Amino acid sequence: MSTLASSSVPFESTDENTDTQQADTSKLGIASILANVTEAAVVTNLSGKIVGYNRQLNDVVPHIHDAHCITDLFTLSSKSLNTTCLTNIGDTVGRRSGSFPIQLTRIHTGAESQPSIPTFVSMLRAPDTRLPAALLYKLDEHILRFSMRLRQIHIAKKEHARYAKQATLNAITDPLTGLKNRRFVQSFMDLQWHGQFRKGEDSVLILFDIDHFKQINDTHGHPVGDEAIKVFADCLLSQARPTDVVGRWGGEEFIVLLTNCSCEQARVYLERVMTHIRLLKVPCDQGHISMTASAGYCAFSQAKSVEHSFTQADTALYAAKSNGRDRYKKASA
Ligand SMILES: Nc1nc2c(ncn2[C@@H]2O[C@H](COP(=O)(O)OP(=O)(O)OP(=O)(O)O)[C@@H](O)[C@H]2O)c(=O)[nH]1
Repeated sequence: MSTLASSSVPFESTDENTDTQQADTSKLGIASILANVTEAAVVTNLSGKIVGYNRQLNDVVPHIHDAHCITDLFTLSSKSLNTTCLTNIGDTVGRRSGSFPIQLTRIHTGAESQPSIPTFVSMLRAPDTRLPAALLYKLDEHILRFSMRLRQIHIAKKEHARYAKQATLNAITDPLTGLKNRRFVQSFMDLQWHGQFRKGEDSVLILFDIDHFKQINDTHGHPVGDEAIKVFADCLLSQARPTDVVGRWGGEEFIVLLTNCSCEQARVYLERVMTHIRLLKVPCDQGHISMTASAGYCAFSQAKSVEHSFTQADTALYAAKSNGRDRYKKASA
């Protein structure tokens, strides 16, 4: 057996658990033990905490210094590592790693005379049945590679799920404001239209349009215009209920669908939101600018279809604009 004394990683005893079995083990010199094991190996204490590993493991697992790599491999270890537990770990890890059952060997201590290091190492190769003071996991290179592969697959799957979630979110979100986009609102309104009558509910569709928005752009520039749109969007959202849908229809036009809502309740929302809009402040070079908006609304129960309710609300919005802006108007029946 080759002696690899210089290639072991120094034993670090950081565990608060100072039971005698562990002390006996450290006396044996885990670094020496590891140096005499030609396979990749890692030693844990009885709590499953890693107290040493050898350089061969380093070669097999390139990211050995990432503690998680190691601990992830042993997430199956238990705090009470008795024989049954060991067997379970071996079985489970064996199953996880396909055809390579993990070798778990218990290091003997507590005997009258401590075995010599070579004897000790040979004991590692021939599992004994005596009480463990520490555990030496001799890891087959294939197992390690497999475990690393599992880990990579796991990370890749998580990444993929994250990207998929982000892509779904992007597909329904307006990038400037973070509000729902037109596509989402359209689908939502269709669903709501078909669902609400069965439930005996009503919804109210509101169209908002920022007043004289072109002037904001022309006077203060597009970035300030963009900021005004964002501030406005936040305001609409903050005044709505979680069950309502607030979306950007395009440009400086917004749509809000108040679900399970009557026209009277919609008026309460509109009063509140219009007051908040008048108080908004958008920073610009000269200090800040204020804005107002106009709105038109229509209850689904007033309309023949989603499209019809939209046209009705749009006509009401136009009337609000024509009547002086900074106001809301209900669609005529
Ligand atoms: N900054 C900025 N401007 C936008 C955006 N989308 C549309 N606009 C601008 O919004 C302005 C809308 O102007 P108009 O449709 O004439 O309406 P208005 O000036 O708000 O006037 P009224 O609606 O009649 O009160 C146009 O100048 C568009 O270029 C955007 O994402 N950011």
